Amino acid sequence: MENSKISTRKLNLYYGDNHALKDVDMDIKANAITAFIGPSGCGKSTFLKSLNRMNDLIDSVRIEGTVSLDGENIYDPKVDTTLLRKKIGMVFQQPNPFPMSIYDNIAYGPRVHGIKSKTKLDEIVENSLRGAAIFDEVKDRLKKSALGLSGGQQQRLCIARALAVEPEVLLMDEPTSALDPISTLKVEELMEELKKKYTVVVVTHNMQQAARVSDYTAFFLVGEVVEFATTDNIFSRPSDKRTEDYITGRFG
Ligand SMILES: Nc1ncnc2c1ncn2[C@@H]1O[C@H](COP(=O)(O)OP(=O)(O)OP(=O)(O)O)[C@@H](O)[C@H]1O
Repeated sequence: MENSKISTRKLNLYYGDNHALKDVDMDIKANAITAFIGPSGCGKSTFLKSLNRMNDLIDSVRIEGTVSLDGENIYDPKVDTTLLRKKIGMVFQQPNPFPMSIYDNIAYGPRVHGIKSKTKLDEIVENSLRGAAIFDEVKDRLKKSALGLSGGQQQRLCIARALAVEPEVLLMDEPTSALDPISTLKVEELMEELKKKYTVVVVTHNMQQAARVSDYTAFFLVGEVVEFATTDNIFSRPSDKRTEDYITGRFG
């Protein structure tokens, strides 16, 4: 596909004997939101994590096939996974701020990557918090613990933390499932804003959310991608009966 940021070809992943991803071919477009939907255990999170090699951390995992970022295979043994994960950041289901100040949460990544100047760090912290639409809420308490924030604020802080290392892609694994409806709306609005600069990929159990925010949707079923198309087509004109059954609530 023209303009794809990430492409997978014949991606197969095994957890021991469990064949969790089967021949997944996908082209994920830059500056768009791509959503993964499907019933529990169908491989959405596994696929998401394979896009920045988070599965490498699990001993039983075996992977075949390719995942390329801007045409370069990320599974090439020469790839530095720390740099890869700087380019492809991740936000998890449960907000997971570090037990330190709001400022230090954001400055952590840039410091690891060698930035020491206070002026530069101040600038990164402010820009990242602004980018995650939380700066105004926290600007007077940057030195206070991040653990004192509400769940919705913590999740936006985690998004800000991911932005602080200037990623190109943001992977989000059910980023709003632990949030109330108002915080969910804020994160969804933020995603719309983020796609102007980043490529966003989101796993969601909430089909309304996929329909509301994403440009493309992939429907997964037992490790396979049954259908991948524009969100409009998936929700209005699914071409596979199984997609139609799922989005109309007949199973899953
Ligand atoms: N760390 C792991 N070790 C072994 N098997 C795993 C691991 N993580 C996932 N699996 C298995 O891989 C398959 C796909 O799981 P995965 O979490 O990717 O599905 P999912 O679609 O994201 O599910 P959910 O919607 O419930 O989060 C399941 O059979 C699951 O049991």
